[in-house]
Amino acid sequence: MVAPMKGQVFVVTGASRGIGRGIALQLCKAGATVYITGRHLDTLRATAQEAQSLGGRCVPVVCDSSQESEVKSLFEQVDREQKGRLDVLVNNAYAGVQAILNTTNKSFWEVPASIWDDINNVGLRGHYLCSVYGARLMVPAGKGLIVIVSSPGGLQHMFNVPYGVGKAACDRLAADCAHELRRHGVSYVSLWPGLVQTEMVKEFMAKEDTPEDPLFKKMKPDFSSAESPEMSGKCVVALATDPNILNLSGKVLPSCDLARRYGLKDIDGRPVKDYFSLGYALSQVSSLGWLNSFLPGFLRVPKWVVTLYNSKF
Ligand SMILES: NC(=O)c1ccc[n+]([C@@H]2O[C@H](COP(=O)([O-])OP(=O)(O)OC[C@H]3O[C@@H](n4cnc5c(N)ncnc54)[C@H](O)[C@@H]3O)[C@@H](O)[C@H]2O)c1
Repeated sequence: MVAPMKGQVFVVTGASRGIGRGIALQLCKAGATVYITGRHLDTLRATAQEAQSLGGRCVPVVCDSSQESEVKSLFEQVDREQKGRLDVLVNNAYAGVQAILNTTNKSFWEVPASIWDDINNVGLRGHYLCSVYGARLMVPAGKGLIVIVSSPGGLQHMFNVPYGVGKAACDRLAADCAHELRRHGVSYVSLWPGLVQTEMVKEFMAKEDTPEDPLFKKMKPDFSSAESPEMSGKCVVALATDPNILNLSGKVLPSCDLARRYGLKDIDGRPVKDYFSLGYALSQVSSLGWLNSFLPGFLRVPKWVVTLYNSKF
């Protein structure tokens, strides 16, 4: 079996379930040594066991991303056990999904202000903490890659205000860290998965009282063709093995673009839904969605149009 990541050391935060778990599975399958984090050892151990059955080595580490002391101790452990080696850090931990699902269709002033911390304490501040301690291992080595798991919510309003602000900040974190890391040979990119069939999203879509929920109605047409959590893992493997990764540093990388760039398919052989296709874009912003079935898939919205559409000036 081919193991392109054998000997490489990864940290994936928040990997007991969801996208982090999918990334850990794909990395172990590619032969890597993967440190996975979360708050509960039992669920981490279950993921580690499954990941390791595919290949590589998976080390579960209890680490709450909101606690700097725990983040510091995680990277000290990697430093000690791997003799200073850290090839790739994936900033994925997220504590906000339930808060988002509980407050759909509410405006920001109608929900407790503490939702800001529910969403961004782990999902933004935690990523900054990990980036600081991760970079301290990568910079002396003169190489490395940091991937932050963000979302198209970084582009315009999605779900709620703290979500979109947090995602825009994740994208900016990648860009600004990349600026300072470039001269040290270290890359930092922002990964935008599409809608992903994680355990929590599946559970939400399967609930009996959900069909009346506006978020359910919005996600329903895309749910059956949504990405598997492992698809993000395939993207990370492709990025980690790209010899020209520094050229992409600082950029936002949608999974559908990476699928085209690296010729990736989802784990069951499905193509990755292209949410930059002209047909899909029309279906989201106007009543012209019916055109989707007539437009060829290769017609895409150019990124400069996306940039203009979201212009701040
Ligand atoms: N699910 C989607 O459709 C989707 C789409 C695009 C982007 N994303 C983004 O992907 C990221 C992961 O989302 P997900 O859907 O997999 O979420 P999830 O809730 O399914 O998984 C989050 C993971 O983070 C861990 N975690 C929670 N609090 C933690 C803490 N304090 N310290 C360490 N780990 C902690 C959880 O245990 C879990 O393993 C988020 O940034 C999300 O916005 C998700």
